[in-house]
Amino acid sequence: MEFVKGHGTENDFVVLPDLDDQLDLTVARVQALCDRQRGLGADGVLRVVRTSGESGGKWFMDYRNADGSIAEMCGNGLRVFARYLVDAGHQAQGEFVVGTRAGDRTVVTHPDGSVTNYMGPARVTGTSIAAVDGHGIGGFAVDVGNPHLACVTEEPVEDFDLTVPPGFDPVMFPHGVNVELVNVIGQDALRMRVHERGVGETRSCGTGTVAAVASWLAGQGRTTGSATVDVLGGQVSVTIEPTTSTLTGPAVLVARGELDKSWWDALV
Ligand SMILES: N[C@@H](CCC[C@H](N)C(=O)O)C(=O)O
Repeated sequence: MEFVKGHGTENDFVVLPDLDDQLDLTVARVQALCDRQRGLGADGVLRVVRTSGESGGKWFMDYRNADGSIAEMCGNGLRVFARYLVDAGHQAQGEFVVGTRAGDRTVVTHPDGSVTNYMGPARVTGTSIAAVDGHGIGGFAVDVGNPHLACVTEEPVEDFDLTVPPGFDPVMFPHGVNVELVNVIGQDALRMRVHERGVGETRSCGTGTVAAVASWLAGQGRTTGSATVDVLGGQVSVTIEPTTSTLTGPAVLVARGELDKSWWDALV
């Protein structure tokens, strides 16, 4: 069984081409693939499925977090997914549509290896408080297809311990939440760290960067704007409009190979 390893701003993924939707991708298999000692190591798995295209796209991105849980959407993963499709010859360079659990998303691959995702609306749904490292930090709840609590703070984001999962309001976020800590570092320039639901601290989160920019704008009473977001693994650019948002950043394919069949079969 073929795999490809890739990352977007060091948020890393195992890509599993499964064009005919045959794989039994159990929680145990996702956990083992993502384990950095007993597997390949990754923040998540992207299963590539070919679809009928009835709703526009020919592809479905089946995204799983490293703990085996299913998430609706993954922004960095979508760029890597698009790059894989072009690299494998399944899609021409340029614009195409990928289905996700959050709906269809248009992507545009660029010759320099970067990808622009049309991420849909970033909906600010309220305010809440994240308990991080003994601090209560206020932020905005932002729905980017998946749930975020993006908190702009004056405390340097480097100073927080994200090895412990942040606390959050389970009534507001009944299915868990991704928590972003955000500093303003210049004009239209943010820095972000993130604790991802189902993973832990990662070096980047694409949907999280969109939520961070939406939260920063909401704090100024704005619904439109653009910013760069520095993450531990690099930089992305985000534009927010009232009805849509875009995320542009790198997508890197690192390796390809074959999974050992007996290893895979022993996992249930
Ligand atoms: N890293 C992703 C987000 C992955 C899903 C997230 N952990 C969740 O459970 O919602 C991204 O780049 O957006």
